[in-house]
Amino acid sequence: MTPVLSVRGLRAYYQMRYFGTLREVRAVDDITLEVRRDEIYGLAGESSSGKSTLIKTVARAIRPPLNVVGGEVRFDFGQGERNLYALSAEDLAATRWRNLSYIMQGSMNVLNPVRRIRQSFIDFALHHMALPLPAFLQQVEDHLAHLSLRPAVLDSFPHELSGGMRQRVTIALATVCRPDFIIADEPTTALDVVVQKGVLAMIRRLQREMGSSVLFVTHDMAVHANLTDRLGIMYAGRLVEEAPTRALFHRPLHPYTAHLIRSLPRIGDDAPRHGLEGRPPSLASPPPGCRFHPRCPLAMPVCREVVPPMEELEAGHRVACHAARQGILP
Ligand SMILES: Nc1ncnc2c1ncn2[C@@H]1O[C@H](COP(=O)(O)OP(=O)(O)OP(=O)(O)O)[C@@H](O)[C@H]1O
Repeated sequence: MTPVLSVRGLRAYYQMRYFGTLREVRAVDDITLEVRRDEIYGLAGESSSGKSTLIKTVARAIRPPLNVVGGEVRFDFGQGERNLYALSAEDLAATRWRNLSYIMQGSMNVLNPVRRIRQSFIDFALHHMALPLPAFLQQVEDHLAHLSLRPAVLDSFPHELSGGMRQRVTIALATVCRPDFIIADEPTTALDVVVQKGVLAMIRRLQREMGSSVLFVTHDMAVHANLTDRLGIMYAGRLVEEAPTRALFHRPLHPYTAHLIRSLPRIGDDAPRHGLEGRPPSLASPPPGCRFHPRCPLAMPVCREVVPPMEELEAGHRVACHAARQGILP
């Protein structure tokens, strides 16, 4: 079955000119991945690893100084694969919300603070539904009720709702057109754990019911363990490992993934947790070879010189690591 999203060799750099000299931040550097129909694909990695830049690029929601300098983003919503960056402005606008929808980090970015919630639904979704206004509003109310939200929220202003409620409303807004593909950028990071659990359950239920695909970004590995079907790990602008989530937690092949998993708290385990030495590299001048080598406990001379290729070492399990290629596990 063809994937819904195919990202091939994607490079997206922040390009800034100072007095005629180009400074580039290589935030997304040669990433290849696919997201299938009816799956939740998670993207993990510490702060500044390029997760947000990747999904902005995948959604074609970029503006200078961020530019795509190589590779492709292709979507197949059932009518054949199309290069997202080759779409006309009209085709892109028609695709948004209906086929491709985006749940952002802060719900206030999408809900207009000075208008009632109803107006945000009308502004964003009405013209994609090809319905007269009363039928559209009925459909919105049905969708809210299905998500256990009272229709009265439509009369509220965003500031009158709690953070968790606002995020639920944002998710309702992003899914009212039943999109094929949903991009979610840290949608629950600002919420407390109990509210977070409810919102995650809501995303999971919607995804299952609609059979859509979700690209879900968070640095929180515990969320990935509970929500995602497959997981990609980013480090310093590159994808370093990808596998079904269960396999990845059970047997990580990359030392950076092993570190992320080991740093998760476990009930009854009082052993002290050790952080990694050093910091992630500057993406304006990343180290040669494997970008993780300055912090890697398994680093070998080859790691300092040669970029490890992303290879499928086990069925459905890809990793970019010289040690893993030699059978050395973290
Ligand atoms: N507007 C910008 N101009 C220049 N560099 C930027 C800009 N936005 C982000 N960057 C840089 O791009 C790199 C990747 O950032 P990005 O926000 O994609 O990472 P992230 O993994 O999503 O981090 P976080 O979890 O903190 O959001 C970082 O080095 C960051 O400093």
